[in-house]
Amino acid sequence: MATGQLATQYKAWKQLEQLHASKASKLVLKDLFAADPERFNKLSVEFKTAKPDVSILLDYSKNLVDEEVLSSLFALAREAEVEKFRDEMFAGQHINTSEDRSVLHIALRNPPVSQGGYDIKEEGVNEVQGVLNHMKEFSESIRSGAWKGYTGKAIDTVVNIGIGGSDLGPVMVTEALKHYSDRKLTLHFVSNIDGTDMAETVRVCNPETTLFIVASKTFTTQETITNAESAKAWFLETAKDPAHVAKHFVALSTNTEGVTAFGIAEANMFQFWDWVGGRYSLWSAIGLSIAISIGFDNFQELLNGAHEMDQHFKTAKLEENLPVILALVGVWYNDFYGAQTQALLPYDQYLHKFADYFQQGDMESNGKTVTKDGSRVDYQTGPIIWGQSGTNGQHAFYQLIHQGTKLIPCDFLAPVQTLNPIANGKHHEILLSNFFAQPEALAFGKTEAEVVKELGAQSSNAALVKSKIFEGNKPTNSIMFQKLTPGTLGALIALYEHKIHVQGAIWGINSYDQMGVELGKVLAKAILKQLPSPADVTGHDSSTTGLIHFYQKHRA
Ligand SMILES: O=P(O)(O)OC[C@H]1O[C@H](O)[C@@H](O)[C@@H](O)[C@@H]1O
Repeated sequence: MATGQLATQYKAWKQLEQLHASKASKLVLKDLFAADPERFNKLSVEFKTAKPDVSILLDYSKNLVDEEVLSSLFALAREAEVEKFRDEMFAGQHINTSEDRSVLHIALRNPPVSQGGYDIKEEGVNEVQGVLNHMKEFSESIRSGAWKGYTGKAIDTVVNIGIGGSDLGPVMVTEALKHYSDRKLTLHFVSNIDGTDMAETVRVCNPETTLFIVASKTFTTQETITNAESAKAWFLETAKDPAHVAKHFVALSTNTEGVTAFGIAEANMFQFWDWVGGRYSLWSAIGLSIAISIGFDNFQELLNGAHEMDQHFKTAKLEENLPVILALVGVWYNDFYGAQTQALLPYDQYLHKFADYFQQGDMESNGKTVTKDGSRVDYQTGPIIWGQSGTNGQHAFYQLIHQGTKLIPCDFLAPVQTLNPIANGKHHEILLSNFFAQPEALAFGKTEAEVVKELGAQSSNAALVKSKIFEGNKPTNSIMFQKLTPGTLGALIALYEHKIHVQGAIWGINSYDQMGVELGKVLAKAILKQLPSPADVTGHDSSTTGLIHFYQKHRA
């Protein structure tokens, strides 16, 4: 089992430090491309499946790397035993050491050996297909209108109540695959404890035709349970009889007791298991709202696409392995160039929640300061993930990427084919011309001489000339996929999941726990009890006490 060694101890890490010191200033994209006309061919790799629609090209040639840097990065992956650690995950070993759990979201996309998939001995793995069958049957009955509400009407509105991993995946995927929904059902997602979220949602719902999906792995999350209770109260205001709850509330959880205590019958519960991490759970029962939205066959395609990427990750050699390549170039900037962030920029409106989703996926996984054996790291771990869909981002924050003082590695993603070729494909060609132009501009910039030439007579204004120079040499990955199908999306998500896994392995951290979300929760619970009276407010610093007292004084 990977022990959690400090990454700085690796020979290859030291080599990379030296390489950065000796040649970072010489890694100039303009020169690297001029010196090697084959650079694109050498530094791009295609992921293909039997389905022509499900294929991904990764062009990583516009990175500040040469052969020497790349071979040291791959040496680092080998020294950190990335392959061994990957195989341990696929074998069901307890790589989530702090919680002593296996990490088996990969088994959800290829159910275990008794059902034709992986040979993993872990409680629950033999039930994966059974839950999928339940999801199929249930989602079909909602979609067909066979499932009736308490007054005999079909369901036309679905409200998923969940937060974090029990919200972000379903939100991102239902948005991304909206094209595949028949749009007969309206979907809402309530996550925030702020009563506004629930109030504004139920305002447009009819209790007779609304289904609430209570999604919570633990079924103890304060926000979700409170929201679910409020939804139930709202429902019962009209429905009156608690027996009607069974037709309007289902639960997705690992906690049968919690679900039944809430008043949802076990028959209306969709099970998953503690070896599915919250932020890796959209493939499990947590994906029920996705199956309802796009139909079970499309949900299955999503799983299949992810499985194809799992197979690629498992079998492709490191030098051709997309998740490994993305991870290694990310480590190069994060740990040797001091880059703090990583932008995800999909040129596909359907992917407008992709960066939000991987904010949790990446930052909750790799936002750690101690290695698996408890040593404090002496290097940077997970990057800040951010971004939004192109071209909107161009008109918002790209200025800073192009001409600001920070180094921001960017992943650009785009489909070859659009799902909406309106105006004879004109929109898509404009979109893609931007997708091609931005990485080019970031890489090659604009020199002073070019600006002077362009400005003509005005070039005597030196300050104006300086303001129009683009230094360039900003690194990017370009990812082109054939078309945003369910399978492609599954593969793309799995690509980034495995990237996170590889980086976590190199940094020696546990990517699969999330202790950092606990402290705030505990403090909030203690403060909640003190809110009724100023006399109860004890044990805080003057700022926190002052703020609570201010609230108590001014509340109505
Ligand atoms: O599904 P649950 O149990 O309600 O947890 C919701 C979220 O809670 C916390 O923020 C973390 O543990 C997340 O990883 C999790 O996704």
